[in-house]
Amino acid sequence: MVRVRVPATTANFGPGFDCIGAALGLYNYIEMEFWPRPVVEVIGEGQGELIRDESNLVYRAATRVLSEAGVNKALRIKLENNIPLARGLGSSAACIAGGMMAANRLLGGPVPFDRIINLATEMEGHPDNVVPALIGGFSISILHEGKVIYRSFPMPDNLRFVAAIPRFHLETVKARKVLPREVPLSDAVFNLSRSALMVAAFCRGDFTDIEVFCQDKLHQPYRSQLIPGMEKVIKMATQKGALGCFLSGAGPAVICLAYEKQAPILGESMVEIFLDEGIESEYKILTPDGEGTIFL
Ligand SMILES: Nc1ncnc2c1ncn2[C@@H]1O[C@H](COP(=O)(O)OP(=O)(O)OP(=O)(O)O)[C@@H](O)[C@H]1O
Ligand SMILES: N[C@@H](CCO)C(=O)O
Repeated sequence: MVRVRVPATTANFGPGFDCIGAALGLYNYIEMEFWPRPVVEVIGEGQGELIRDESNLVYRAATRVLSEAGVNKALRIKLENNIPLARGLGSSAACIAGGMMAANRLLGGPVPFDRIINLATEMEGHPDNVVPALIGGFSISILHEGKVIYRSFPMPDNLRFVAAIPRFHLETVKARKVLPREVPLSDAVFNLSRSALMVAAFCRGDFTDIEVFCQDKLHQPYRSQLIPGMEKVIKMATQKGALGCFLSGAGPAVICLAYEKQAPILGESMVEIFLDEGIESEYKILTPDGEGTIFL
């Protein structure tokens, strides 16, 4: 039997739409073994709600790796979920990364890691969650001529991600439908300049002006119609001393970057502002994850 731990992730990281992401210290656990018939058990997030047959996302990800290796066998999969579903914290990427890594280990590791990165990106549709879910850290990734090219580096231990997580689900598919097909050149320049400076900030560990580097014009303005309070939460967190603040992935969670001491007050304020807009939420203070998917 194989057991893996796979982290939550925050994609986009402000301006890095579909290419920047980071792994967070909030984990799902997946147990997997060959079994005479398909079995899926779920504990925690999604219990009583998630599909428990071969169409479960973890099962499908595992099957993708089995078929890559030419194996056709049934699995028993047990999921212990802590990552909330469809909130912008990479729950689907965790299923795909964890399911693929567990299946590959079960087979004795025939599929090379870079092939898994490609298969996972294909299944998720973009690399910005699956890459940090697999390798940890702060990562930049692109799909170039069918191959994922990525770089990842560690984040400072004292950095905290304060995530205000609304109670409602927002499926990524729905949150992508509101995005325009084309954007003004000035908005593209706005984002690419900030993305470049964001990467420089993490490379050098120098967060001066990072509040500015967290800004975005490619997805947040369009998605705000789906997330009441999002813009106010982002504005307030920045005014209250967060290092920077952005929509996490496709939302609805909003994340601010902070140091440990400020984190609880920022979390409480974010929850209050969401509530003023009629949105119930909870906050979690998350550490950076530097390991990605690991075997236990
Ligand atoms: N543990 C799980 N087991 C099976 N399926 C899951 C699990 N977690 C998430 N999913 C599937 O993934 C869907 C959520 O994926 P979606 O991409 O919409 O959001 P997300 O990954 O949580 O957020 P984001 O991509 O914005 O970070 C769920 O509706 C469910 O179908
Ligand atoms: N880059 C993706 C992340 C969510 O899966 C998006 O914003 O749609």
